Formats: sequence, structure tokens, C-alpha cells
Amino acid sequence: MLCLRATLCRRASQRLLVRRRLARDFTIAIDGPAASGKSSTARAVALELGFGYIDSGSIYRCATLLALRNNIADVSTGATDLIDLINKSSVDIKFQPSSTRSAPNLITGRLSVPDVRILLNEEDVSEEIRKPEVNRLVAKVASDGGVRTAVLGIQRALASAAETRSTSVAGKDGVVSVPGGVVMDGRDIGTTIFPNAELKIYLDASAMARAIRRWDEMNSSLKQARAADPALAAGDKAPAEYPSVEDIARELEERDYADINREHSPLRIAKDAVVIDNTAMTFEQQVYSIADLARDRMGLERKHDDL
Ligand SMILES: Nc1ncnc2c1ncn2[C@@H]1O[C@H](COP(=O)(O)OP(=O)(O)O)[C@@H](O)[C@H]1O
Ligand SMILES: Nc1ccn([C@@H]2O[C@H](COP(=O)(O)OP(=O)(O)O)[C@@H](O)[C@H]2O)c(=O)n1
Repeated sequence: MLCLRATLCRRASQRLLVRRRLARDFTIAIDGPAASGKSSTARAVALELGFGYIDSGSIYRCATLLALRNNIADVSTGATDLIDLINKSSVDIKFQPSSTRSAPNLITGRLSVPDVRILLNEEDVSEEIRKPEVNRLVAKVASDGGVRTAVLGIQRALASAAETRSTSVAGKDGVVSVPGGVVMDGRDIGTTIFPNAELKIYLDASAMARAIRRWDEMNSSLKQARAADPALAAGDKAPAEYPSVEDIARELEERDYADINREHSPLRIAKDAVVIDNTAMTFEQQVYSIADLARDRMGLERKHDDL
């Protein structure tokens, strides 16, 4: 009898906990080194859970594009001008769960990755911010404390706009609560931006796996550009600068070194982060295990124990 009452009490308090958690919005922070799979994973997790998504790296990339377009090559001397430009600019991240595509090197996978478009002052710069000149300068731009403060405001505003809210919907078993939340990926999301995030993931993979995946991704984009441009396809126009796997590995290593060793918000594993090395994992395994970790913490049923 005592045992039954204790069980009932525990169930009631679990239900209360679940209700409280559902009433609160849920934040998932995904950090890690370059090309470890943060953004593709974050988008697929957001799609799976019905959450919003923010790619914080794209804001630093937009800041870098502003520096390049305004001839601010030396960030240490031009920081004041750059901060002024950032403060006057608008950045928008359009997460499009309804428009999905297979990630380039995941041809055999069943999961798709939702598209994201990045608008800087209403101009679509999604492709331009991924160019080699931006890759080369972005870590330098992101190391400046003043630039980070300017970006922080944009990040928080975008996150609260993107966050989906918990709702109640009528289901076949009565009214069901659907939790809301946001997934944000970057370098300092779990340590600085959302230190109280309900779930923190540190995603990693070997340096070689990351370089090959990024090379593969760039190769696929080039193939698509060739198919779309008859002059490129016919060889009448020179293709864009195309780095080797070794070039990419070097660029990733330099950027990681700068991100880990900078003074402001360096890349660190948050104390309470779950570390996932996906070198030998499939994309589905990493997405489903993160989504189920989130479901556990929201007090919801897991969906992918079969993996
Ligand atoms: N487990 C995995 N196996 C193979 N490729 C993966 C895996 N996870 C991610 N990728 C691929 O690695 C590349 C880099 O991922 P991305 O999400 O852009 O990384 P990041 O945001 O950390 O830079 C993408 O092409 C993505 O599809
Ligand atoms: N939260 C963040 C996100 C990105 N960044 C900086 O922005 C750069 C580009 O981030 P990204 O996430 O787009 O890079 P990839 O891992 O996709 O190559 C990083 O190398 C960091 O220098 C940061 O400092 N803090």
C-alpha cells in the first residue's frame, strides 16, 4: 500500500515536472570545432523536434563579409569601424523546415537537412559567406571582444524570434502538449551565450574526417554550380578556386587553433556538455541520439531506441 502510494506520488510529481518543463522553452546548444557536423545536425534535430534553429557562425561570417566589402583587412585597427557597420546592419536567418535536401556526403542516409538562407541587409549572402576569403578571415574577426559584443545582441534577438513556443493540441488521446524551443550551434553557445541551456552537446570528429567531409561538401557545390552554368560546364569559364583536402585540413586546423586560443569566449567543452565523437557514426545516429536526449530531459518518450 505504502509502495503503491509512493509510486502514485512519484508519478504525480513526474507529471508536474514534465508540465513545468513543457511550459518552459527548451534550448539545445551544439558546440564543437570546424566541420564537426554542428549545423547539419542542429538543423535535422530542430526539424525532428519542431524547434527553431540559429546558426551563430553565419553571423560572424556576415561580420567578416562586412569587413571585406569595406576594406577592413586589419581587424585590430579597424574594429571600431567594423562594430559600427555591424550595429547598423540587419542579419536574418531563414530556417526553412519545409525545404529539405540531402547533405552532400550522406547520399545513403534517410535523413534530410532543412535549408537555411542568410540575409545581410536583406541581401541573400548564403553562398558568399562560405567563400575561402571569408574562411580565412572569420576567426580573426570573431576574436575581437567588441565584435563579439555586437554579434551577441543579434544572436539573442534572432534566438528569441526563432524559438517555437510550447502549445497544446488535440490528439487522439486527448489534449497533448507540444514543447517548443530552439537549437543554436557555434563555439561558445553552451559556455557563454546560453550557459543555462537544458541540453549542451559538444560535437567532435577526427581532423581527417572533418577535412574530407568539408572537401566533399565543396566538391558537390562545385558540381551543382557547373550543372547550372553552361559556360562553366563547357569549360569556357574558369572554375572557382578549388582547394585540396590538405588545404582544407590546414585551414580548419588554423581556425580551430585561433578559436581555442583566443581571449574572448574561446572554444571549450562546457562542464555539463554531452561529448559526441561522430567520426564513426552515421548522421542518423547522431541526430536521433541528440533528439532522444532532448526528449528524455523534456520528460517525453524516446523514439529511436532501435538504433
Ligand atoms: N556523421 C556524419 N557522417 C558523415 N558526414 C557527416 C556526418 N555529420 C555531418 N556530416 C557532413 O559533414 C559536413 C560538415 O558538416 P556541417 O554541419 O557543415 O559542420 P559544421 O557546422 O560543424 O561546420 C556536411 O557535409 C555534413 O553533411
Ligand atoms: N558561436 C560562435 C560561432 C562561430 N564563431 C566563429 O565563426 C567562425 C565560423 O563559424 P562556422 O560555425 O560558420 O564555421 P564552420 O564550423 O561551419 O566551418 C568560427 O571559426 C569562429 O571563429 C565564433 O567565434 N563563435
